[in-house]
Amino acid sequence: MSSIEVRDLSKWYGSKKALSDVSFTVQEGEIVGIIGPNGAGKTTLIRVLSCLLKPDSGEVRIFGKKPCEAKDLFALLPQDVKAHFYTLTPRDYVYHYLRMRGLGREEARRTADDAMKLFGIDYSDEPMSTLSGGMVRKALLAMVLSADAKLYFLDEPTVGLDVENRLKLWEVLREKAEESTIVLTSHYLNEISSVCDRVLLLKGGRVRAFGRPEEIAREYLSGLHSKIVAFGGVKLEGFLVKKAGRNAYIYTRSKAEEREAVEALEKAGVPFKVEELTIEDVFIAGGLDDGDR
Ligand SMILES: Nc1ncnc2c1ncn2[C@@H]1O[C@H](COP(=O)(O)OP(=O)(O)OP(=O)(O)O)[C@@H](O)[C@H]1O
Repeated sequence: MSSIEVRDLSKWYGSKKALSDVSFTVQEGEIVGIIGPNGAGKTTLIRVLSCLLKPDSGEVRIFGKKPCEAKDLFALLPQDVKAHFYTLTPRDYVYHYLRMRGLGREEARRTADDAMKLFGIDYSDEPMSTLSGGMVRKALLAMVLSADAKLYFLDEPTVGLDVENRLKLWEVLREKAEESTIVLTSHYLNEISSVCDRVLLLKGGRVRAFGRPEEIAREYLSGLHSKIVAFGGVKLEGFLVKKAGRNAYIYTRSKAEEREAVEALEKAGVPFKVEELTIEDVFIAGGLDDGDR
């Protein structure tokens, strides 16, 4: 059975259409990343899938049920989740969350201990009020992922996490996916691509692509050959150049153009590196700007 089935889903906020005829299916055991620019509809989609919002039209099924009838089967980390009970500790949070989900005292205690270990939370008995934003975020992630759910919705789980904790999370998610399905949103496109089996690309509330990240990159960037990262300022006429802070990305359309750019950079004495095109380049190089695709 598929974990999620969405058919022709549309959602309005007043006169603003946030989701437009969205259709897709997620299979059990998949990790699916929802990506897209700010305002694309990612959070709205997660909220509809997890019974926080009702669709205006279309069908949503979670393991064959309506989202609000499938609440026991999934666990949700909302984008704006906060630790409101400041005197409670990370261990308390996980414990009470699991109790609310129906676990007995002993099992909840044991599972909370395991979650503290799994996420390397060495501040498990300190009140939330004394923790940094990233430490709280990690504790809340540990809380949601400690649930014995068949499906996890994680809206921007990596916000506020340092690189070491992000990598740890990706590792935990890959393990979790052996017996559950995971749907998450993130703006770390290259990281999300390495952890997700498929990505759903939204823009303007519409599904622009759904597939393996490298396939999407290939489809959207078919007119491009490579990307050269120039570590320093450089003036190149006739190339597709995107500034990236102190660096610049030069997108070449052919091997010959790549050679030309490399020669120019060598001549100018600017260090550089030729890289493969990734899904991040779909956003940077403007592959999504073709309006009605
Ligand atoms: N409560 C709301 N009331 C009115 N409009 C809303 C509301 N929430 C979202 N929207 C609008 O719906 C659209 C989709 O918003 P959504 O939050 O789903 O995007 P997103 O892809 O999650 O964005 P981000 O990457 O910035 O988090 C946007 O145009 C937004 O302005």
